[in-house]
Amino acid sequence: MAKTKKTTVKKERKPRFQKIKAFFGNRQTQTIIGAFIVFFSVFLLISFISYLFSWKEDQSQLANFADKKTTVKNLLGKIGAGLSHFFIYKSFGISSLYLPFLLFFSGLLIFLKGSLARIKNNWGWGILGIIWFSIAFGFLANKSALLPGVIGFETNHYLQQFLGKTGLVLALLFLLVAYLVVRFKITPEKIKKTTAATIAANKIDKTTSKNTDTTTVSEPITSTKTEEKNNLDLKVDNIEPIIKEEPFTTTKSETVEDKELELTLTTKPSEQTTKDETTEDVEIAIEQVVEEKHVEENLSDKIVKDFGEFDPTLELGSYAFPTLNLLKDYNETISVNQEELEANKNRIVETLNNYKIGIAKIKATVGPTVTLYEIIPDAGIRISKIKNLEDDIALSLSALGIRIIAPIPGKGTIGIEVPNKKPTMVSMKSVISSAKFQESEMELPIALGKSISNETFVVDLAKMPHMLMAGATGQGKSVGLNAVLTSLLYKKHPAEVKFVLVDPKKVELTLFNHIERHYLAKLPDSEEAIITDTTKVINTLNSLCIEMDARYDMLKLAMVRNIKEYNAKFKARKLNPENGHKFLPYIVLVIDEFADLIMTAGKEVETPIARLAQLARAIGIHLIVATQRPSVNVITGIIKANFPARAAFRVTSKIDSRTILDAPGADQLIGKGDMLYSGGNEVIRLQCAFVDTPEVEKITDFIGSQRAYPEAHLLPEYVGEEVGTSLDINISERDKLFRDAALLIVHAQQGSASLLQRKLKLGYNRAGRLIDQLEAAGIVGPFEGSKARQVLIPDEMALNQLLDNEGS
Ligand SMILES: Nc1ncnc2c1ncn2[C@@H]1O[C@H](COP(=O)(O)OP(=O)(O)OP(=O)(O)O)[C@@H](O)[C@H]1O
Repeated sequence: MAKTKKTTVKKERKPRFQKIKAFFGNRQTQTIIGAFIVFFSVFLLISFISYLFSWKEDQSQLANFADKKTTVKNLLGKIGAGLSHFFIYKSFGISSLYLPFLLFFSGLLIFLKGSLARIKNNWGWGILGIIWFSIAFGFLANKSALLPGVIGFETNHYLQQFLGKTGLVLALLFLLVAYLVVRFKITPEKIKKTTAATIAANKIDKTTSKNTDTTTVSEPITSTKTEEKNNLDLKVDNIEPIIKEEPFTTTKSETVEDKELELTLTTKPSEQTTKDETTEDVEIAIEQVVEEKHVEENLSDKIVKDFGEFDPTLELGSYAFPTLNLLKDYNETISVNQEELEANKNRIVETLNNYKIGIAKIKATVGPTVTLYEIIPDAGIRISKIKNLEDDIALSLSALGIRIIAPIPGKGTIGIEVPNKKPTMVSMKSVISSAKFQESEMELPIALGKSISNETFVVDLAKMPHMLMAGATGQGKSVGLNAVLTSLLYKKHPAEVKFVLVDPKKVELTLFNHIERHYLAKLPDSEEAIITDTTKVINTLNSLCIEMDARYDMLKLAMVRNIKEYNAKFKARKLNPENGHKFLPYIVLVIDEFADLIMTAGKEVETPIARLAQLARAIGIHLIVATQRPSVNVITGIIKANFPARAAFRVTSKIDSRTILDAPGADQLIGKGDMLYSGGNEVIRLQCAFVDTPEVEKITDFIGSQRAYPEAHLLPEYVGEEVGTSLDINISERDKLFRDAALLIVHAQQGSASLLQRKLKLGYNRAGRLIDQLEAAGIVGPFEGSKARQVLIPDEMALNQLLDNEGS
């Protein structure tokens, strides 16, 4: 109903031009015109052919065209003879024979609702071809009247006057070559391929050696089963021009589409036409509506069709990923030492038997550093009993690093991990080259190492979404961080990921300076991209918070929920860069020695890190925080809660292990990259991949030597407090009780918040703020974990002096 209303309104207002447009846009009109052209082309072809045989006789009759008495020999009568005479004799000669073909295919395309562009294209090229042949015949057969036609003959004559015979031949040949190159995209390489393919095809099928080009090409395609792929590819390339030349193949596919379209369109209009003869226009209007909708829906698709999807890597299009040979081979093949296995098994069985624990079955899996013995105890044995025997088993095996997993989740067995006497190193090369890593479809794949069953362990940092790494000094943390960064370098283009590196030790991550302009992000005003200074860390973290907020705004504007959807939409050109949209690279923030940072900057780093950890997952900022000391004042509850992925290298105490993993075990590792990884619930033992400093250097040199962006990726500017006063809280903003608190602290010579809480009867937060202000004023020293802060002012007099100086 609504539709008919709409159409009547349209009908009244339709101007003349629109009426004409609507008339030709009508499918019925188009079908009739198409059919007419097809039949007319056949008419023309027959008359042309007939004219070739009867032109001499008919020519004289044409002078008396209107005379009833005159007859012509042309099969299609006077009109046939007249048209043929006009096109063949007076115009382009025998080349005009191509005209009926052009008409036929155009008519067919209109009939089947093919694309207008194709028709235009065919005519453009067709007419050029006709003119060329007509001139060429004028040159080669200028004695014949029929071959070149008047236009060919005259043009040839005219051109010869200017270019001479040789010049004309050269010009014609040049035009021929240009035509072939532009129309059929024929290049010397293609010709080479074609000849190579033909030779290959001839070899394959000796019996059809005398066939035409097309058959030699099509035959081998059917016999693909036995032949090499390479040859085939060549052949497919090879027939490309042939396909283009014959519109049959293309029109076929279009007819299928058109038929589908027609089905949806014709159902309603056809009903209407039978009901009411005057509803022809309604039919037109409906078709217009459909067409408009079609255009609207596919606007971005159209841009994608014209320009392709947005490719963020295009700016560094020539960038080459690091090659595998930059990594070192450590010849790591796990050798199963049968004797060792047997001995360990016997000892386990013996020890358990001593405690009256019978074993039904035992199975060993040899990993790179440890062997897992899986035990199925006799029925009725309590698991806790075996777990309690951990130390006894360790003693009987006289080995460090025994870990008992009772039961192994999802297996119903009890696992005893026993270190191998000769551990095998897991090289970075072996994990990077593994199919699991290479073929992974993850957003930010990280090959951490190998599991106990010697499988490469690959995790997605984007899914983690943040990782906490802990381990005592010298246990493999820095190597672990390098393994993480190396994995990303091998998988991600510089346009897709950026690193923000914080290295208070100043030496661990220096090598990554080489790839500053490829992969690193930094603050606009900083010289070095790798951050070693506490104040800069604070500014960078706050800047990342600004970036996070800005990205959330962009996501909101784009009406998507996360960076993956956002980038997909941007690539599909559905987001306009003029509205501030841009491709968003992932940002990976790596902080080494987090404890050191917390010690020196306290809350100032904790707050932005907690914010980032809580919110940044959806917008592609991921944190990797490494620390030597996983104590509770470093890894606070809020940080821990937002870092579900934890990697623990060997730590010194059970408490540390609990802090990092919420489970014991990390204290029993054997070091050198032996680690436990917890992705949320299950704890997995891994051997971290080893990547040495020279290897990292080679990789960063390889990347660094390539063309780079003009500068490192710039983070938004953050105007923080200046160096030295970063902790400074404005004097005017100080608490009213600041002076009292300062006096109290100086008298007691003990910088603790709880003292202030007790003596001044304050809440925890206010006392904490006061301590921060006292620290900023230089009255107490920095936070020192569980110890009270050092008081830097010896007595009241010195305090008064300090505060008076401050005031002036
Ligand atoms: N995955 C590994 N495989 C084999 N050996 C390793 C592995 N990881 C570390 N090692 C060995 O341990 C040494 C110390 O490693 P690394 O420098 O990573 O320790 P760290 O925990 O970072 O120490 P620190 O905290 O003092 O920097 C390395 O030089 C190497 O010999």
